[in-house]
Amino acid sequence: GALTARDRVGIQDFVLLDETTEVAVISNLKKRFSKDLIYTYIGTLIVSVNPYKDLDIYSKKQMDVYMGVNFFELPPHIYALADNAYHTMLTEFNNHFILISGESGAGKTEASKKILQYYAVSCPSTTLMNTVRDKMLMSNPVLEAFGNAKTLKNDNSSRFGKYMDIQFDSQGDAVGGHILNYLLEKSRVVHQNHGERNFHVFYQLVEGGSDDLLTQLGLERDVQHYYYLTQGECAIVSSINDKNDWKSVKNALQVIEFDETNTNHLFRVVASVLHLGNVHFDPDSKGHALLKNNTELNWVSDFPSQLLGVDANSLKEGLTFRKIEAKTEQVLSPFTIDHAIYVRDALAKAIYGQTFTWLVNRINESMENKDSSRKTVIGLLDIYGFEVFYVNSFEQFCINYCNEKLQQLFIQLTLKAEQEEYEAEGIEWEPVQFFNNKIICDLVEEKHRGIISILDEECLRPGDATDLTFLERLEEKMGNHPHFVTHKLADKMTRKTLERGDFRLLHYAGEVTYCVVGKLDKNNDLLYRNITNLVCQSKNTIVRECFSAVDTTNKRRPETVATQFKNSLQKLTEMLMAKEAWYIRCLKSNESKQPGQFDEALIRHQVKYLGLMEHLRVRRAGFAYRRKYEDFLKRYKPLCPATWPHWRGIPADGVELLVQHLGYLPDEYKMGRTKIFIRHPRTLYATEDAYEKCKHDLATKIETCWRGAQARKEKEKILMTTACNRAKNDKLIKTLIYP
Ligand SMILES: Nc1ncnc2c1ncn2[C@@H]1O[C@H](COP(=O)(O)OP(=O)(O)OP(=O)(O)O)[C@@H](O)[C@H]1O
Repeated sequence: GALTARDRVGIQDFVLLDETTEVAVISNLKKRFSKDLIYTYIGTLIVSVNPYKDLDIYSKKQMDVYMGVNFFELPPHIYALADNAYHTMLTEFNNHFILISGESGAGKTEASKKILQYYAVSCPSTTLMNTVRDKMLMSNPVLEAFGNAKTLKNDNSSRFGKYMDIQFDSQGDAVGGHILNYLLEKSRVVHQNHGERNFHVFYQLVEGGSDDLLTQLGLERDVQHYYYLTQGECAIVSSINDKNDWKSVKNALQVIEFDETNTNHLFRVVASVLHLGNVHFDPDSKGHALLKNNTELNWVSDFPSQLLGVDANSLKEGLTFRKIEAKTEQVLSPFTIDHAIYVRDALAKAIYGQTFTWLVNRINESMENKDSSRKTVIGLLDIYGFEVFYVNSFEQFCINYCNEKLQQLFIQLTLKAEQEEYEAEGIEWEPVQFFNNKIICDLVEEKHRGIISILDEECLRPGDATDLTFLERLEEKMGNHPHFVTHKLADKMTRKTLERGDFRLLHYAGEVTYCVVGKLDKNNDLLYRNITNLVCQSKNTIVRECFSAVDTTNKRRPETVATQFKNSLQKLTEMLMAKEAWYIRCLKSNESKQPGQFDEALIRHQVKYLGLMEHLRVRRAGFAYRRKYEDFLKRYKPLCPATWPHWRGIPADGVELLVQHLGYLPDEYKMGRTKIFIRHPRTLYATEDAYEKCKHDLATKIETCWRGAQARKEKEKILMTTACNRAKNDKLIKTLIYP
C-alpha cells in the first residue's frame, strides 16, 4: 500500500521486464529518471542513476519507512538494500558485503555515505557505540582530504579504492570498523592534467591553515606559489571551499583521536611534499643536475629536509647523485636534469603514498574493537569502475583488471549461491548460459604466463628491458589468445586501429587499448636506495614508520606494483567469497553534471561496461524468482477461494493449489523443500497484477459496504459495538485489505 502512483512509473525490477533487451532496459531507466526515480532493481541488485540534485528521499522519515520492511514491498531504495543486508545478518548471523561500482562521478561515494548514515541512525546505540559510529563517519572527511581530488569528471573524485568493514555485535550494535585501501593514484601528487587538481589536502592546508602553522611549515598562503598545485591551472574551484573543508578535517582528526604530535607530523609531511615540488634544477657545464639556487623556493632555509626530518646535505646529494656501491667503495654518479626530476617526483609520490596508508592504519586503530566476542560484518566496497577513455595509463590497466576480478566474483557468487540453493531445495541444477570471464582473468594474472608475470619478468630481469621488449614478450607468449591483440598480431582491418606500441584486451565489457609506454617504470615504482635509507632514519615519526617496513637490502626479489595489486585483490576476493553479496551499480546520467539530463548514449555505454545485461541474464536464467511458501501464501492467498481467507494445511500444498488455480503450467514452476521456484518473471508479474487488482476490488468492496452501512445508519451501530467487536472489525478490514 505504500507504493504511490508515482512509484509505479516503469518497472521497478528489471527481472520483470517482458523483453530483456538493452533498449528496453534503457527506456525503463529513462522513464523512471524523468520522475526522479533513480533506483531500479535487478532482483536484489540496485541500479542507481545520479540525479545531480538533492532529492528528498534520504530523510529520517524515509529511513523509518524502510526499517524492517520486506525488500520488494516498497519502492526500490538504497535503504531497502542496507536494511535487508542488516536484518539478514542479524537473523542468520553471517557476513555480508555491498559492492558499489560505477565510473567516476556516478555516485559511489555518495551511496556508501548514505548507507553509513542509515546504519548510524537505524542501529541501536549506546555512548560507546556512538563513539565508534562518529569515528566511522569522521574517517570520511579525512580520507577524502587525502585521497580525493577534483578531476574533469568529478569535483570530489576518490582516487583510491576503498573497502570498509562495519562490525556488529549479536545485538546489532555497530561496535567497530576497519578500512582497506587500494591503489592510490600517486602520480597525481606530481602531475595533474589540465582542469584537474592535486589531492584536496594541499589546497586546504594553504588556504585554511593558521598564519602560525604556515610560518612553522614555511608555506606561503598562495596556492599559485607551488608547482605541484598549479599544473592543472584550476587551483581555485568555485564548488570547493578549501577553507571550510580544512576546518572539518581538523575537527575529524580530533574525533579519530589524532594527538597533537601526530597531527603536527602529518601536516609537516604534507608541507614537505609542496616544498619538494618547488625544488628545481639547473644544468652544470656537463649537463648534470645542480639544485637551483633560488631563495624564494625555501631550499636555502632547508624546509624540505627539516620537515622530512632528514639531513639536508644527504637529501641534496640523494636528489642529484646516484650512489653505486662497488665492492670496496661507493661511487657517486651524477644525475641528468630529467633524472633528478624523476627522483624528486618519485620521492614525493612515495612519501605521500606511504603516508596515506599510514593514515588508514591509524584510523583503523581508532575504530578497532578490542572485545573478542563474535562479530558479524557488513563490508562496503567502493571501487573504481571500468575506465576506457584514457589509453596509456598503468592505473587504468589495474582498474580494469580489478573489474574483471569483481565480475568473476559476481559470477562465482551468484552461480554458487544458485547451485547451493537448488541443492538445498532438492531441485535439479540447470546450467545457466552466460559468458564466463575467467579466461580474461587468467590472461592477466596467471603465474608465469599472464600479462602481470611477463611485465614483472621484464622489470626484474638484468639487461636492457624496455617497454617494447615487454610488448615483444607479450606477443610471443599470448600469440593466439582470443582476447589479446597487438598491431603485429592483428588482421588487416584491426591493424588500422592499433599503434605499434599498443596492445588490446577484449574485456568482458568491451575492448580497451593500452599503450605500453611507461609500463615498466610505473610497475617498478623505483626509489633509489640512498634516498630510501635516508627517509628510514627520519626524525619525523610518520616518515620513519612509513619507510621502516620498506626492504632496503634488495636481497629479496622486490614486488612490483602490479604484483602487489594482484595479491591484494586476491586477498580481497577470498575474503568476499566468504560473505553474502549485495550490489549497487551507479550510472552517470550526463557528463556535464546537470540535473534532469539523461544522456542515452552515455547510459548505454555504462550499462554495457557495468555488465548489467549480463547480470540480468544470469538472474533470469533458470528460475528467476523464488519465495518461501509461507510468504507466497500470505501475499497471494486472496487469489484463490481454497486459500482465502485462511489456509489451514501445509503451506506447500496451499501454494500448489493456488498456482494451479492461477493456471501455472507444470513447466513454469517447481516445488522445492521450503520455496516455490518460478521460471519466468512474466508469470509472477501476472500474479502481481492479479493481486493488485484483487486488493483494489477488496478495498472497493469494503468501502461500498461501509457506505451502505452508513446509509442504513448502521455506522452508529458499528461504532457502538464493544471494544472487542471493534478490534475484530479492524482486524477483518486489515485482513481484507492487507491479506
Ligand atoms: N544520490 C545522489 N543524490 C544527489 N546527488 C548525487 C547523488 N549521488 C551523486 N551525486 C552527485 O554526484 C557527485 C559525484 O558523486 P560521487 O562523488 O559519489 O561519485 P563517485 O562515483 O564516488 O566518483 P569517483 O569514482 O570519482 O569517486 C556528488 O558530488 C553529488 O554532487
